[in-house]
Amino acid sequence: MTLSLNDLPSPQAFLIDLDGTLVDTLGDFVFVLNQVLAELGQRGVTREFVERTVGQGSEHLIRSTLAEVGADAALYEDAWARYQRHYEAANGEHSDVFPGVLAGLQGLRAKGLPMACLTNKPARFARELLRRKGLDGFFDQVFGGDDFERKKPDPMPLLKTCEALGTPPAASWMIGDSSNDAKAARAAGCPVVLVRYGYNHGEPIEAVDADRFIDSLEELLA
Ligand SMILES: O=C(O)COP(=O)(O)O
Ligand SMILES: [Mg+2]
Repeated sequence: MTLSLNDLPSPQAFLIDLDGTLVDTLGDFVFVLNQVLAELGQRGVTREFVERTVGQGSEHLIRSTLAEVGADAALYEDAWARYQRHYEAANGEHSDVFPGVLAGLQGLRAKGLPMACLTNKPARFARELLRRKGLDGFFDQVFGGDDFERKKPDPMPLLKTCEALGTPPAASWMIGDSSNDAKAARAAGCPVVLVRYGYNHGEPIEAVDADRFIDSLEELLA
């Protein structure tokens, strides 16, 4: 059942996903992956491929990319090292903050509730991207895919983030763009709101079990 925002437990904290929710980072992923593939003498990947593959962390993205272009899986270590080097340099250059994000974050911050950014992206890339996009000041905590033993859709990152913020999961809202965020939130007992404009592994977002769907973070201020 889809509840209206008003039917959800009043928020005591917001846990907000990064890629596909705060920042449209597909351009960075495509640019960096294709740099790596060119160096390895492989053909490139499309934006559509990246859109349906991103969201489960960089290791998954690189393994899937090598499989997509028919490259030897043994190239993984080399590809991962190159990817990290290129991503660090390009981070944010081919990415844009989604419309409504800045005003949404400003409004949420004004409510005085703790906020965390919780992504499967490696933590150092996430922190640097937020800084480069001027979004770092909004978050009390930023956790990445390598900060905990398991990544979303496992509930662990959400539970650990709630612990760090000192808020109960049942009143800590997860805001994301994919079934990964929703599954993790359900398993952690967090309310979950999904944006319609993100990636969701190439599947229709409204088919995902979530409490609410929004077109802009500003709708959270209603
Ligand atoms: O898979 C990634 O690198 C990031 O994905 P997320 O920010 O949507 O969690
Ligand atoms: Mg996402």
